[in-house]
Parts: sequence; C-alpha cells; structure tokens
Amino acid sequence: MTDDQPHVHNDHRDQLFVRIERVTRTYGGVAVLSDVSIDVVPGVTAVIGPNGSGKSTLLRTIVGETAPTEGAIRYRGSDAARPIGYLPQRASFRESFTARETLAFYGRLLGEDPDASLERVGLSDAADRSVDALSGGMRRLLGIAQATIGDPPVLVLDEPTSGLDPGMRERVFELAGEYADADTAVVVSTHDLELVDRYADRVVVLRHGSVAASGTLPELYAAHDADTAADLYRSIVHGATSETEPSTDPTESIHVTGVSNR
Ligand SMILES: Nc1ncnc2c1ncn2[C@@H]1O[C@H](COP(=O)(O)OP(=O)(O)OP(=O)(O)O)[C@@H](O)[C@H]1O
Repeated sequence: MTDDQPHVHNDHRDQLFVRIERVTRTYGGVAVLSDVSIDVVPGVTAVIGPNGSGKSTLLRTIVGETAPTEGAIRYRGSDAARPIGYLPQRASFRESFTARETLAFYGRLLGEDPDASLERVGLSDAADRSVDALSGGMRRLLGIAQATIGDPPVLVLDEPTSGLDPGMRERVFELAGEYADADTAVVVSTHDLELVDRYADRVVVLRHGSVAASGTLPELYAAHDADTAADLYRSIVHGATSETEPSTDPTESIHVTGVSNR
C-alpha cells in the first residue's frame, strides 16, 4: 500500500447505475469481450489493460453504441435528461464551429448554457476559437464538456488523456474526480496508471477481452501485494497471478466492490 491512501470520492457502492451482465461481443466469430460482468456505480472506475484488450469495446457497449452478442446491459431507471455522457476515443466536431457554438449546439437540446460548460473545463478563454484551431488537449477538454452537458449520472470517457501533456492529463482526472464527488459514475479507460493510483476508486483490468481483476484500489493492492497500479498491471497482465476476485466470498465482492468479474 502506498503512503498516500487513494482518495475515495464517495462510498455509494450500493447505487447501481448500469449492470453489465455476462457480456460477450464477437467480431467475425472472434470474441473481443468474453463473459464480462461489471456494475457501474458512482465514483471513478478506471478500465485498464493492454492495447487491444477490449477497453473501447467495453465502453462502447456501456453507452449502447455496440450491442452485445451475448449477455445484457441493464440501466437503472434515470430521470436525467441525458442518462449517459460519452467521450469517444476519437471525438469529432464540426471544425468550422467555435468552441462555444459546438457546446451551444448540444446545450440547446438540454437547456445548458455553453459558457458554463466551457468554464467547467477551463476553456472560457477559447470560447470564440474555431474547433480546428484548438490544440489536441483543448479538443479533448471540449469533448469532455460536450459529454457532461445535461449532467448525466454516468460519464464514460475513452482514453481522455491520450496525447495530452502532464498538466492536461492531471486536469482531466481532476475533472473526473470532481464529477465523482458529485455522485457521477465515471468510467474512464486509460494507460495513465499513476493517475489511476491518485484518482480512481475502482479498477477493472481487462486482458484478452476478459476481466482479469476488478475491485476497489485498496482491495486490489492487497490481493496482489501491489503498491501501485503499475505494480498491479505488471502482476495481473504480465505475471502469472490469479485471475480471481480479491475477495474470497464472491457474493460479498459483488456487494462490497460494486464491480464484479463473475
Ligand atoms: N468494429 C470492429 N470490427 C472488428 N474488430 C474490432 C472492432 N472493434 C474492435 N475490434 C477489435 O477488438 C479488439 C479490441 O479492441 P478495442 O479497441 O476494444 O481495444 P482497446 O483495449 O480499447 O485498445 P487500445 O488500448 O489500443 O485503444 C481489437 O483486436 C480490435 O481490432
């Protein structure tokens, strides 16, 4: 365990927003996700795993963009105007729009002031710049602002920090943490393991399309004798360690961790 205890954004493990139940997804008969079960609850859940392990496919399945070949996705009834916000790995915008126009376009549908959305992600100064003149990091922040319009209870961010400088990466995870503090269930795929240590409440490790481990960070550190998410990754993805839940009681793990790899 590290000296710095991971920050717990909330402890509402019983608040289930989305249940992914034994989901398998195949392409051309090849399973990209195999028998994946996860409960999406408030807090920051980091999805980690090697390139091609199925992270984006899992996230697309959660938001309903990819249909499972087998299994089910169950959404808890929500009265939110927008139940899920999503930042795809490659967000596309109308390049001729300014940042403000981009958010006004979506904000109008959900009654949200584009300037408030820009301020939230620290892009107020870029409001009048056209999207094609924004840096990669600013585009990413614009994508996050777009994903969070309407304050959805579930926010799914696919590698939001890739290609960003360290300050921007930190800012993105800070934002994820702020949403988690407000009881949003934030699911974020990432290769930034140091930020996982600092900001994630729960972790799902994917390997070859299967959940190799899942649970809260302290549970996973303890179960894998790890001090950091990088240790965890090495041990689970590269090592010959167990693929079982950290808890010995499978029933307990479902209720206690809010994330299960049944
Ligand atoms: N639409 C598709 N058609 C065919 N194969 C696909 C499709 N989408 C994903 N795959 C395959 O599924 C596997 C998992 O891809 P996915 O993008 O989910 O992985 P990932 O963990 O997000 O990878 P990365 O870290 O590189 O982004 C890959 O082998 C990919 O080629």
